Amino acid sequence: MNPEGSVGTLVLLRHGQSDWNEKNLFTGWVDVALSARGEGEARRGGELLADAGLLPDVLHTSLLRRAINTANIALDVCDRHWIPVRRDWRLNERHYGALQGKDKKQTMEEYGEEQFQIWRRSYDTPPPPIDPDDPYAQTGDPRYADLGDTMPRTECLADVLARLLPYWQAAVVPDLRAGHTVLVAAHGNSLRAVVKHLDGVDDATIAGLNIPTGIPLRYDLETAADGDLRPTNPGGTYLDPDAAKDAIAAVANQGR
Ligand SMILES: O=C(O)[C@H](O)COP(=O)(O)O
Repeated sequence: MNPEGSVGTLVLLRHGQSDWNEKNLFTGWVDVALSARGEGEARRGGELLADAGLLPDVLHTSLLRRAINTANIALDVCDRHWIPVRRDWRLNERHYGALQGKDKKQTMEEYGEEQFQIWRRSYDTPPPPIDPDDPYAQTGDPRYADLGDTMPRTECLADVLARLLPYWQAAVVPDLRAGHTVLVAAHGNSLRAVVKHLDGVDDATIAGLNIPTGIPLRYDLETAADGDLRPTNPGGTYLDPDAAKDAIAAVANQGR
């Protein structure tokens, strides 16, 4: 526990490279595995946590195996495999709608760079919705049974923020206020939503913000005058800043 008045430390971890990141396919809610490189990135993430002495004592993940397995591997490496965990669909990747399963380069060639970037990075324009009969739709998936008709068929980043925030406030913030070191293992776009919220990034600027796979991003937090949690290190601190710089550029250039 931290001293009275201070709050815990947040560690954001995007899953390691997945099989579909490797193939350059839009993934969203499709539950693909980590690639061999992604498993290596997760191990390296665990080493970075251990080297920094940043040992999580609670874990939050999405319901997707690339985030779950990244956390398991990283926590095993830093000997924290035993900590309590909560998983929630609200931390899932952004639902990529009808783009799920499509090749990013081919999509850019077919629709042009402007439309491609609007679908990927605009704050409030979602891709076309997925057909419930599409092989990459999540129709009938038992993990989403409780959602019924409210299960997303596509999402923009604004939609992700709207569905993530209730979980954030109800589950993650109380762990931080209790002084814990909180690991959130999630996805490129769900973590962009977290960063937008924490750093107060405006709707235009968030389009240019990319999160690399497998590199822990540390946020030190305090309680602001309005009662909200606010980073004392705005933008957070990557535990391997050089690797993060290259990896961020690689994410930004996907499709080219
Ligand atoms: O869902 C996906 O395809 C990726 O995890 C994130 O992709 P993006 O960087 O193209 O949004």
